[in-house]
Amino acid sequence: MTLDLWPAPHALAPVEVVVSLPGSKSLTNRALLLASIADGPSTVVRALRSRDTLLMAGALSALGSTVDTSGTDWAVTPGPFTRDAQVDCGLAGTVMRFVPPVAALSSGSVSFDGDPHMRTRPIGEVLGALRGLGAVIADDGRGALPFTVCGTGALRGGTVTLDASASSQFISALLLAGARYEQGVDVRHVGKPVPSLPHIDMTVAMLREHGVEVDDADANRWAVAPGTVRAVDHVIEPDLSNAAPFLALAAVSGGTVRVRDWPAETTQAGDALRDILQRMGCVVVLDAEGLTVTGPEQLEGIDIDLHDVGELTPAVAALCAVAASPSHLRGVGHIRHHETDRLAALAAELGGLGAAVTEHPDGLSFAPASLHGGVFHTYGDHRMAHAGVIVGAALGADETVEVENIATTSKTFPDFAGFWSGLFPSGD
Ligand SMILES: O=C(O)C1=C[C@@H](OP(=O)(O)O)[C@@H](O)[C@H](O)C1
Ligand SMILES: C=C(OP(=O)(O)O)C(=O)O
Repeated sequence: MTLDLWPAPHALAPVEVVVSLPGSKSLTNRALLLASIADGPSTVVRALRSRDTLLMAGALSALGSTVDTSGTDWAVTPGPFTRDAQVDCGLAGTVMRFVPPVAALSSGSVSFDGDPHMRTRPIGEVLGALRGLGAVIADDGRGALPFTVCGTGALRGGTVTLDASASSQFISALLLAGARYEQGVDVRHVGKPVPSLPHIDMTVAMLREHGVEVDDADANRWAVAPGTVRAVDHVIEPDLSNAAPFLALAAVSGGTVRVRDWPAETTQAGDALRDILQRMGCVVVLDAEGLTVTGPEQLEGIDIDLHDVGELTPAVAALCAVAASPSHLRGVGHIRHHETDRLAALAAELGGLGAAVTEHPDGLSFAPASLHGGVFHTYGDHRMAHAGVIVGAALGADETVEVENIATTSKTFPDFAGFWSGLFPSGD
């Protein structure tokens, strides 16, 4: 089989750029979903146009909403949800987890499937919870895609207990639709700690913006009162997690990268990059101009628990691989269930470029090493591609990282390769 390889540009001099980044996947997909169960039409302003968000728009349209994705701002007119439908989840966790609880409100039968790897990503706890709330779901008992939500036009709702230690999206999914259930929803988590809690905070904050009453006063319990989801226009912030490779470019080149429109306050997990990069030796300034990161002469390693911000692991791991002192990334066993087993993939691919990386059950550790060029496989994972281009930028002119299937970045970023190449002086 011929591999589709893309030579990552080198940062042979400090990179000095100002960038405006596309919108947040997590905010866009929540906004679209809430708009489609709201009490009137609304607009998602500066929606992210990427594979995951177009899949979400497609899913909600299949259910019966009208989602106009032709412009920069996407207009959504809610339901009615009366038809049988097929939903393609692609590789989007937010589509596979967030849409079935809405499909349970439909009077049609809604079948779900996705990319081959999506059939291995966990969803069983959500299906079990929905059944506990009154839904009828047909599946083959594996707790995975494909399955069909056999809607009856309404759902009882009530109290449900599940184990969300594999993904915070299990909780967000039930909360997002919960106000439309007859009794609302009272979700309790039992098990190891829930990862990615900032994403649940994002869900709760957005529900409240829609006038939904949410009680999250106690740990591991979230209660959504039954009621109307008010139509609200959301303005989508830039995707702060996708800012990681761009800010990393400053870190590895000793240059300065500014991301415009970085929000002063946000629920996005990617905001943690400010602290992470500072701890690795960068100078980080957040002001009215945006977030400005200046890389150090020597990048330091970091010892950090990324449980809350697991999706930053690939980019941070790439930085650790080229850092001048040891690193330990902890608390991210759950990212083995992301677009690929990210711990195994990062250990294999960074190790293949010469990184002194050790894989642990819940993380990665690194010793300083001199890296070389080579093929960097991405396993259909946009953030693996980000890790590859970061190392590629850090290498000298005679060593090149060839990133396999760079187009996989389209999951959350339109034309990433073109945008990334444009940051380097022509000729590289
Ligand atoms: O709710 C969301 O928008 C997300 C939650 C997180 O998922 P996990 O809790 O599965 O890590 C995150 O990693 C993912 O990229 C987006
Ligand atoms: C885990 C991620 O995606 P998903 O929404 O598909 O879970 C991610 O984008 O890092």
